[in-house]
Amino acid sequence: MKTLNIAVVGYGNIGRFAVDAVREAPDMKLAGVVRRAASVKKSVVPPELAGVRVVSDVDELGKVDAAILCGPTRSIPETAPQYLKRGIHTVDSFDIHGEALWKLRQSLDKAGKASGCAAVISAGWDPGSDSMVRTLMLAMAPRGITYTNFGPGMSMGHSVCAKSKKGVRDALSMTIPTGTGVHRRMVYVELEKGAKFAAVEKAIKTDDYFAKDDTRVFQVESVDALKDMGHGVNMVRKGVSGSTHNQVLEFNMRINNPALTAQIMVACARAAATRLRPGAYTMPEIAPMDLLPGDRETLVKTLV
Ligand SMILES: NC(=O)C1=CN([C@@H]2O[C@H](COP(=O)(O)OP(=O)(O)OC[C@H]3O[C@@H](n4cnc5c(N)ncnc54)[C@H](OP(=O)(O)O)[C@@H]3O)[C@@H](O)[C@H]2O)C=CC1
Ligand SMILES: N[C@@H](CCCC(=O)C(=O)O)C(=O)O
Repeated sequence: MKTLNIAVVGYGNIGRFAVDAVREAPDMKLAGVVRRAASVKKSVVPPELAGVRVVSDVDELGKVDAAILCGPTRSIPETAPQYLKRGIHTVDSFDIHGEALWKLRQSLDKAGKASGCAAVISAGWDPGSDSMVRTLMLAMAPRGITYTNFGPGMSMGHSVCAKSKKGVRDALSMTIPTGTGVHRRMVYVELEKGAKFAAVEKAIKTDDYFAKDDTRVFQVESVDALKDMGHGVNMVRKGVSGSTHNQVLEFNMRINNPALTAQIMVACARAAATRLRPGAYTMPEIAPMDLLPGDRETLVKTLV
């Protein structure tokens, strides 16, 4: 089995768990961690990164097969092409569904084909593995309705978005399921000195991440005191197979959000570096076995 050299880009919640998942993978080696220059400059290296190369430019790491991009979703359209043009396969967990996701796939498809690389986009659990489950459910019961009910739990994407607003020191966005795929967003913010709560509240509620949902924003003394990165999903489809009604399909999980997201990204890095032709892919476009290490014939004998 070839050993893949993997770079983890961005050392936040997902980045930390990506380092862990790469270290545990039988076919991967951690080439290093790429951080923003300001984060590299800070003299304190986290103890778990002792002996790991931490750089601000991926070129300093030598040969890298794939980069796991763990920065904020909104940084991905700008970051991913920089890796693809260097001949490095990419994986991101871009989580703005719909048109924005499709546009990212279009642009990275071009960039990947130009440099002979694969880019797996929106590889987390939603979008990501849930998208694969929704696809499978649709094949199993082509007519019907699927409800994706999240949580309750911490949405990393919504928390990152709230944290990016001017005057916010830290933020936690909890996703509360209210049934039939509808959610309430409970957002807890810790403010910088002098920041105006009303302005922060407006900036959050009008952002595309929140604008379509019932969003309630609360000022708190300490976000850390509230934080729990557990999350989960309940997906239900009730539909029709052939002309037979009442087929009920269900998928449930309760998870540590960044640990699962990172593990899925690592599996997609394997597919990008060993199986996929140049271009951009979302997870339902990838054969599930391409996510696994090991030889195809053995997997067919043992898994199918
Ligand atoms: N598809 C899915 O299912 C999921 C997707 N996600 C996505 O993962 C993204 C990352 O989440 P999470 O790890 O919690 O985020 P964090 O804020 O904890 O980490 C992001 C890291 O990216 C780096 N970074 C690069 N550019 C910026 C910037 N402009 N502002 C701030 N940080 C920057 C920083 O690392 P450094 O200082 O080392 O450079 C930072 O620590 C989310 O935006 C979310 O959309 C998350 C969970 C599930
Ligand atoms: N993209 C989410 C994971 C899926 C859950 C979700 O979309 C939500 O809680 O709103 C996240 O960033 O945590």
